[in-house]
Amino acid sequence: MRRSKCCLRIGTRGSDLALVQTEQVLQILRERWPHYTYEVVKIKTTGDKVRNLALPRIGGKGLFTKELEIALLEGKIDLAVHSLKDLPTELPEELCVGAVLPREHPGDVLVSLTGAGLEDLPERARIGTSSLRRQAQLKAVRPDLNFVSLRGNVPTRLRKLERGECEAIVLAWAGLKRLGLDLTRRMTLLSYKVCLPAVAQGAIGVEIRKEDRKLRKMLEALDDPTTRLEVTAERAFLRWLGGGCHVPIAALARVAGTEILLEGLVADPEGRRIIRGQESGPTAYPEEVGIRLAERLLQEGAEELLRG
Ligand SMILES: NCc1[nH]cc(CCC(=O)O)c1CC(=O)O
Repeated sequence: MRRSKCCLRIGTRGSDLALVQTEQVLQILRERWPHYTYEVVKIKTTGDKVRNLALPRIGGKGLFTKELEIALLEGKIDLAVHSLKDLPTELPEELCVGAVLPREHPGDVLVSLTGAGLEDLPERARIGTSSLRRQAQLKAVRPDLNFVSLRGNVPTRLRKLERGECEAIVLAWAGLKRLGLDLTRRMTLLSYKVCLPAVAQGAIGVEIRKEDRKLRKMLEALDDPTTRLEVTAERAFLRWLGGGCHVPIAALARVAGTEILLEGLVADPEGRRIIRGQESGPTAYPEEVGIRLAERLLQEGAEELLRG
């Protein structure tokens, strides 16, 4: 199916957060290329359809992105907007990340009805999250905590908290911010020492076909260089570890001048072992920094955690 000359079809999931993120991309495109028309195409992904199972049970990568990539490959859409943390580090050969938008604060927040921080939560409090990364790191600090699987989009998870299904939930700050949910009195930002973010958390990625040269050129204007460097190092780290969704992996890169600093960890889901380290290197070689840290952590015990 060929697109008409000046219409761009933008694929997105149908969740509130995905639509807000897509609107963010659209706003920039409309400002830069007002003579184009834009069509938003909502696409249901496996992760949207299978909502009653914890993600590791569904397994596989690209639960929230595969159908969007198929639509790109079939020419049904021209761009796919993703939360970059949901996009697998290995893309189909014909596709690429054409732009990453300026990153929101990548941290995780603890949301509770009382605003209690992690240290204030009652003994054996129930924490709602399906993320093994969040579970492992919080258990390392509070081994008494209980974790209840919490699927669904951000508003759904907040409703489960309000219904008393748990004492607190953990969400990405970026999702709350983009949805305009001001939970100031009910949330505490978790320090990176306590909870290192998911790879590329807080970043929005726009995926396109590599052959679409004109669109690749257009998207250069949307691409944020600092975010691009950070997520490139973080995604190289994750790719080199070969981690699936069954092993908690976290990483965060920061650019300081001409240096990129990367911190990363691999943990066991119970938080009893956390292999953690840092690497730095020139911003000219962000992938190498990610690979170097992955290699080091593998040798320091992460290999055992990953291969089970
Ligand atoms: N599939 C979950 C998902 N994917 C992206 C975000 C938050 C937005 C981001 O990280 O950019 C979330 C929700 C969460 O982790 O709280």
